[in-house]
Amino acid sequence: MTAPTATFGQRLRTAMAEHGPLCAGLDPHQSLVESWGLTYDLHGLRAFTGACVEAFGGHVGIVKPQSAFFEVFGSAGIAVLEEAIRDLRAAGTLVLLDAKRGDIGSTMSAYAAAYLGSSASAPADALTVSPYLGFESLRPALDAAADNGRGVFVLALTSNPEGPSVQHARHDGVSVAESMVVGAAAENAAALATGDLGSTGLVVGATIGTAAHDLGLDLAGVNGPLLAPGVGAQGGTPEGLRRVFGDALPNVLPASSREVLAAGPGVPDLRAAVARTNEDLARLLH
Ligand SMILES: O=C(O)c1cc(=O)[nH]c(=O)n1[C@@H]1O[C@H](COP(=O)(O)O)[C@@H](O)[C@H]1O
Repeated sequence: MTAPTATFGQRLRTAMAEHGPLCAGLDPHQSLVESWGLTYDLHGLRAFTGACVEAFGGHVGIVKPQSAFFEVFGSAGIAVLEEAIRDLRAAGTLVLLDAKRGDIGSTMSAYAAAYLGSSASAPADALTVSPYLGFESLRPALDAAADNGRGVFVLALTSNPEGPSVQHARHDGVSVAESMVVGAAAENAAALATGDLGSTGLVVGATIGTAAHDLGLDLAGVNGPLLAPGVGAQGGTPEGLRRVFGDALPNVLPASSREVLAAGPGVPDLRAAVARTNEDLARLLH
């Protein structure tokens, strides 16, 4: 498979300008699948995913399928995920696979090959990665992404209530979250020099209030995309994003899964939910 000619950061910037910043989550929760009148089995998973692909493909800048909801169904579920990744990308929509991979170097190399490598079976445009074995343990994923025009999103300040106990902890006076900010900024330095958005993003929850500010983090200085999950179902609001991100707002990808998906099963209703959210976000940004 040939690597895209533009970097992930460049392609994401273009997609955000064309469609708006919303990252639509593709999370086939049992309760959502059933609320669409589908059975929670492989047949229901296929129908749910197919409707999302039809609704979002070509209409949303970037879609984030959550791997766990497909893994639940074993290899047949993963085949549904791989088909969705291929179909969304064929429709011109970027795909951020949310699998939060993180391991020691040699194993991380295999994950990097599986999801970001030149021979990956259904490569996404970007992958969420977990840095809690140390930022540098992600090196194989960072390098594979750079070599193949793809991106990674490193967990920094997550939306769950347990996150701060690890992410706010300090070592030699530097918070764990700040070490992710510094690491990502270093990866994106070359893009900064050419005026491009970098391809190493961070995950910073829409629900964290003033934590980034309180920790003294320079999120704008990362020069990379900032995925902000938690809009909608977890209580994050477009207005609240300004408080969380300040001057880094133009690089933010607000992510919403359950709230957007609750508009289904109709494809026009899903598209309308996406358009509404993007309009709210556009008002916030201007
Ligand atoms: O990496 C993520 O996407 C993520 C990070 C985080 O800090 N919090 C978080 O909720 N997520 C993901 O965002 C999705 C939840 O979206 P909602 O249904 O909109 O709450 C799930 O796929 C989570 O795994």
